[in-house]
Amino acid sequence: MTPPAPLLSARGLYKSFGPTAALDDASITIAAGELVAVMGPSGSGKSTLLHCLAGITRPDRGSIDYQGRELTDMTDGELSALRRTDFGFLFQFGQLVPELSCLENVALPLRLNGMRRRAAEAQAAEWLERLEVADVAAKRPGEISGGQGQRVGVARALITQPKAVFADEPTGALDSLSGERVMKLLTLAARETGAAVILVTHEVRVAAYADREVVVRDGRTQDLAAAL
Ligand SMILES: Nc1ncnc2c1ncn2[C@@H]1O[C@H](COP(=O)(O)OP(=O)(O)OP(=O)(O)O)[C@@H](O)[C@H]1O
Repeated sequence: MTPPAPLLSARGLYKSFGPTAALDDASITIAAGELVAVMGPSGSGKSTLLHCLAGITRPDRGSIDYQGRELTDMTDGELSALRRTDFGFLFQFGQLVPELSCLENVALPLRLNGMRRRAAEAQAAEWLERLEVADVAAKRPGEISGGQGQRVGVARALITQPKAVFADEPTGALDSLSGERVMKLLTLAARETGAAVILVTHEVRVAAYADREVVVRDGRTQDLAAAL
């Protein structure tokens, strides 16, 4: 069987913050639609790797190929356009805009891509329904629970039908039952839309939802499947 074409492929990434080498020859390849868990000790470079792959942080050295385009050669404007159209993001504390309702939060990525309010909010309502949080549509993020907030976050991350979703400890602030529910809904929705998911987590139970695990140690990656 021929392996699926890579969606995102990073080779030989180095990134230092002052004297700290956060990435020290890290490499990773993610196929379209694949769910990859990035694990490893605290401070090993997981978030830095995720941020490099997502075009948020520029590595000092190395290459990142996204569908034939070299991320490290792109301008800041090109990177931010790519993040808006092709990528979705989900973080530990949801990072919803506190002044907006949950419906407006979910509609936001479509609005930023130029869609009219009515059309964007109609889609947002469908996504809230799919993530089982239609009842919080009119509420602000401060008025809902952490688990509901993460589901709203999943809806917002997937509404643009991104090719890749970058998730950094998405269940880290939740109790295990809510975390499990969020993971189930995230994986289901990602499978339906064909999005790849790159997920940083400490939790083995969360990583169990992934197709593959990559371990980062001292800024270096070890692909468990490749090591077998
Ligand atoms: N903006 C920054 N400025 C200075 N040092 C940083 C910065 N970002 C990361 N680092 C350092 O780089 C190293 C890797 O950090 P990173 O956040 O990538 O690790 P991590 O594996 O995600 O950690 P954790 O699991 O604790 O979130 C750490 O030593 C961290 O202190």
